[in-house]
Amino acid sequence: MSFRLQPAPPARPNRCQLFGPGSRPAIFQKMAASAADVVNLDLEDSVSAGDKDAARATVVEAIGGIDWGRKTLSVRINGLDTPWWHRDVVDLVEKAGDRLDLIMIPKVGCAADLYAVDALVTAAEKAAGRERRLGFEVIIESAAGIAHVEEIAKGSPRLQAMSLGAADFAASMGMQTTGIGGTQEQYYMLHEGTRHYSDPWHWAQAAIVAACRTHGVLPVDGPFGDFSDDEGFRAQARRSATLGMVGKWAIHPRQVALANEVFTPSDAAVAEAREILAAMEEAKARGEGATVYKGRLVDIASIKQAEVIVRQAEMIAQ
Ligand SMILES: CC(C)(COP(=O)(O)OP(=O)(O)OC[C@H]1O[C@@H](n2cnc3c(N)ncnc32)[C@H](O)[C@@H]1OP(=O)(O)O)[C@@H](O)C(=O)NCCC(=O)NCCSC(=O)C[C@H](O)C(=O)O
Ligand SMILES: [Mg+2]
Repeated sequence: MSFRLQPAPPARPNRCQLFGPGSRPAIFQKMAASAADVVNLDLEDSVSAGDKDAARATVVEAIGGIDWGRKTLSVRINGLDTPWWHRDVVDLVEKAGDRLDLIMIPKVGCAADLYAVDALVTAAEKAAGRERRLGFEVIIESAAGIAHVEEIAKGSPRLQAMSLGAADFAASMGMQTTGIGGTQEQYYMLHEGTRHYSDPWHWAQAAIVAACRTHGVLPVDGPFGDFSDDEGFRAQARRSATLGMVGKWAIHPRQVALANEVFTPSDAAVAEAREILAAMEEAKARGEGATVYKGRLVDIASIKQAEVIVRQAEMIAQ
């Protein structure tokens, strides 16, 4: 480990973030009753320009008016290039009450974007006498966002989570696709006449995970647009989990169980992790730093790997 220790991210489950348009209050109760760890009420791209003011008022009322249980409750505000975001922030801080946990800032392109929202939130919190400090989450969904991902990850002490927004990201990067996440037909290697599909989202996800892990932020995979494709969702989510992401968005309720399934360590994985820890305890008692478990090397690094899985399982069980 470097002299500078890796900070722990917020200790809360974030396996699934269920989104719903702020202009569609008929689904709010269903979102609250879902099995998602996080609910995101959206004021941004799922709300048309003419509905922005009404949606904001609806969301403000629903935050205090609905029993959201133990969920992390987040509202996605409009982007900093719009005329709506400052009113979103001020109304949420002044009128929504203390139940709101997070503000999600979309299309963040540099650390100064976070600085600007932090300054406004801080002033509004002081003016309103709000006792609970709001947290932030951001979406990396532009060329600038991914180019500046590390400075963004350390951009505000309020920052708790960072998601990859595949749709806007693809558009900003000029990618030739209208798909939101998942396999892209044209992205393959050809070997002896056979196509081997590759993952065009991989590099951005890996950059997000590294930035987040360096600065104690939760890395999250964003939307998978084709909500009729359960296996496609699972495959995307499994890649994200393997890379170190802690959860994934659901843009339809049927994706919630899929995300929870993938981002909850299986009983077998937890049992194996505990066995590795036990094997390493025995090795330590023998004065050894490495041993053999099921025919493979385990050593002190294996303890940290196993602890990741055990910690995830314990946090989810709480
Ligand atoms: C995608 C939808 C528009 C589909 O809605 P609908 O046509 O109503 O779906 P169904 O008829 O299949 O609904 C079945 C039942 O589930 C309820 N429902 C629907 N959606 C939700 C939801 N989000 N949460 C909870 N419950 C929901 C329906 O009411 C039905 O209930 P019942 O009648 O009792 O059986 C819709 O799902 C939707 O609006 N999804 C969210 C869209 C959204 O928020 N988009 C923004 C996030 S993605 C994004 O912004 C891209 C990103 O930024 C990037 O750049 O990548
Ligand atoms: Mg987007």
